[in-house]
Amino acid sequence: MATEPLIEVHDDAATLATAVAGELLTRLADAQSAGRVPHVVLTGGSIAGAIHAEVARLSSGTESPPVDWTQVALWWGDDRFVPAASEDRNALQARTAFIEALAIPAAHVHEVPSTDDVATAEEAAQRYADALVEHGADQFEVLMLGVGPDGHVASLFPGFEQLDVRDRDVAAVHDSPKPPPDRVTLTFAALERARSTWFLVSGEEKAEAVARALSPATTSGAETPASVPRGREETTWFLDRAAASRL
Ligand SMILES: O=C(O)[C@H](O)[C@@H](O)[C@H](O)[C@H](O)COP(=O)(O)O
Repeated sequence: MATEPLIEVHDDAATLATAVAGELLTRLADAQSAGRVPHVVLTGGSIAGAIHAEVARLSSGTESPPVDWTQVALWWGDDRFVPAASEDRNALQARTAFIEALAIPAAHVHEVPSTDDVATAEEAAQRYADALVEHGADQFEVLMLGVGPDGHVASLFPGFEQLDVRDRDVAAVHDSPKPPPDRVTLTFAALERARSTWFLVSGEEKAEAVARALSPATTSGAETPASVPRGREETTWFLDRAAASRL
């Protein structure tokens, strides 16, 4: 059952990042207590970077619930189809920010194939779709999504053909309006398989997209892709004051 969005507003990007990181640790610990190996979908972008740094910081302290990082599987909602060592890679950003520090086993870190692995974004998409099946990622514990000023999530951009893909979990993207141009993204078919879907948004330049995505009058996912994904048990928009300023 798709859930109605909840909205949580924090003072600024820093307090937002701390709150989301803390909530993530709680969810992972809870899932593990319930006997699940949580599959988490990470996102790229600036607020994601701040959250990842907070995950590393809070995990090294004693106040957060203990998470067994050998029993967490990581995925990405999208990545850029560039060399694995490129600073444009969302996976590299997360690896440097927390994955290496927490020694998460490589076998549980499911990066989107890069140009080092395959020749085309289409092949990367196919391989990523196969990996989802192979590793039993039929339900995500937490799906995190950044939102662009145009209302995109993952690499699902307004008006792009990938928005209509329903028969595949992963799609290649070319000519992305946000550089770099070649990308690989989960489709709405995969993004609807999360228990908890979290939108992570900071900054005034996102305020209009946030308002559009949350407006009951918005019926077109083609114009505002962020209006579409809903968690099965929970959908939460984590905003800072600036991003919430048009609500
Ligand atoms: O790879 C990407 O570019 C992202 O996954 C993308 O969907 C991002 O999350 C938003 O564009 C928000 O990014 P910012 O937080 O940097 O604005």
